Amino acid sequence: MADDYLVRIGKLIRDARQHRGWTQTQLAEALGTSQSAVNRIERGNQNISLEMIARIGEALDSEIVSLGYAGPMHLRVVGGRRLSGAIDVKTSKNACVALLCASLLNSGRTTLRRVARIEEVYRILEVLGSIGVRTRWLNDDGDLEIVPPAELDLDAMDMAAARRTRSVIMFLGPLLHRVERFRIPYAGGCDLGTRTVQPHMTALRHFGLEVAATDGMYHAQVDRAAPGHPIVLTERGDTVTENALLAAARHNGVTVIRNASSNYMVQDLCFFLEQLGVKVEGIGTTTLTVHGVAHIDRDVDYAPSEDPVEAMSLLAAAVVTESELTIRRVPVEFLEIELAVLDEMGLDTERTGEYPADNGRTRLIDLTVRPSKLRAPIDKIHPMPFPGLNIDNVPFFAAIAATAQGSALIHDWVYDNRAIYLTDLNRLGADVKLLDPHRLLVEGPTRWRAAEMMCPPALRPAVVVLLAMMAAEGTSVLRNVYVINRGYEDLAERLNSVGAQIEIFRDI
Ligand SMILES: CC(=O)N[C@H]1[C@@H](OP(=O)(O)OP(=O)(O)OC[C@H]2O[C@@H](n3ccc(=O)[nH]c3=O)[C@H](O)[C@@H]2O)O[C@H](CO)[C@@H](O)[C@@H]1O
Ligand SMILES: C=C(OP(=O)(O)O)C(=O)O
Repeated sequence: MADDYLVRIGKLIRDARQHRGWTQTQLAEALGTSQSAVNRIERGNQNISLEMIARIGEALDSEIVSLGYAGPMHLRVVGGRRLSGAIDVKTSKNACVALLCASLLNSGRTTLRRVARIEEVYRILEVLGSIGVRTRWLNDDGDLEIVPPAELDLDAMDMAAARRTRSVIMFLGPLLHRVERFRIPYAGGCDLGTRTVQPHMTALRHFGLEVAATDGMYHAQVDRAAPGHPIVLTERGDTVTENALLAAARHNGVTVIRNASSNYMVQDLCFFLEQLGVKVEGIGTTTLTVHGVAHIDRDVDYAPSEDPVEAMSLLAAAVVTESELTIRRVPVEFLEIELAVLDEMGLDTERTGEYPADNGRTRLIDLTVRPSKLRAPIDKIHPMPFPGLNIDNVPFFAAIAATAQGSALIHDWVYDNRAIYLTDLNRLGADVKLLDPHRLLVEGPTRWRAAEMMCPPALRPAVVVLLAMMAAEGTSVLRNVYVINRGYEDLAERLNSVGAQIEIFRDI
């Protein structure tokens, strides 16, 4: 954990230095130290005293950390700038959190490559750390080592961290093989309205898990059992499929899971389970047959694949800013419907041939997006479980439709409370009408205008607002962007690297 804090403090120092417009050498001179020491500090590779933090704060005229309270992060966006060049897609939040939970299946050392450094991952690392799992960043590339203890200290669980993420629900599957009683807090995450956990309970009951929900906690009790017949999931959800897989992985026998999600994070989890020695048949389909093993004790090394939702976000950034941008490492299989719809809307794109991701399985391409005259899609935009249009990609179509000629209907049937946040685009000049809690009518094209606003409390709508700000001439401010940092690593800096002008600031 100490390493984690050093990295975060290092990033704050780097942000403050860049904001001041200083080089590392200039900061080093002001501190009477070397450029290489500043470099190490900014990368989180050097222990740093409180006195040094105070001196850096003084030199940069910016309080780097305020003890006991880290002020929220905000973005100041100078919009109307074209993007250009190329940008890489990072690994996915959703696979990384599933794999972190899956590491609890293994008594050996798990190494995950190029893990996204995002708040959602940090929360799960905090929870893992609190129950005795040793985690360590190996380098600046995001390679992460996870070593579990012989016994987990579940009573010591960091409930505050656990409560901030929904992903902690995926502790249920692995933990039911390790202990007979435990508790985890109600699942958190984005404020998207009610999100059921019932399908998880129904699926895991086959393994003997009973859960009572009281006082904000799930109290789990395990009387281990073998699923006598195929488990039919009541929803084709991603995390519920993962939970069933995690439980099946250490059930010494064959488990059949029907109505399984075959989405990208589920596939990454299946590939990882195979490395743990668990055979999974039917990967990429809705019936998974898992040949579990009672004990897993292996040193494994796995590289999760790139995030299709981040790829979609970057693509949308290029569209709304009318830019030519190359997005590298796009997991194309998980973006096919989106690309087909955009093709129909008139988007000019060019794709390279396919090449494998580091997991050796997922197919990637580089995608160049060019400025295009878009027309609204004839049919409604609506998500479906994979291989449909990705549920998390729907909000990006609101921003894209706002740049197109004509009116587009967006039907976000999945979440009770997400479509409404997209009406925030109206404050930036869009014409978005909420027809009912799930349907939006977007009239384009839009002449975007700058605005100052709070970040919507939902990841994808928040990024959509940021993209619209990038398109709007003038200076916009987006306040309290924790929710964006939950799912995107260094988004502002990375967009700046292709021509955006986004400044990070905090009130301390
Ligand atoms: C950590 C992680 O991986 N999170 C993803 C995962 O969350 P997760 O798998 O937790 O998603 P939920 O279980 O909350 O499902 C999302 C919503 O879809 C509804 N639903 C889902 C499937 C279905 O067949 N019928 C149905 O109605 C659910 O009731 C819920 O309202 O999947 C969501 C949907 O892809 C994504 O937005 C999240 O980014
Ligand atoms: C809704 C999302 O994630 P989570 O399941 O982490 O809330 C998302 O990634 O858009």
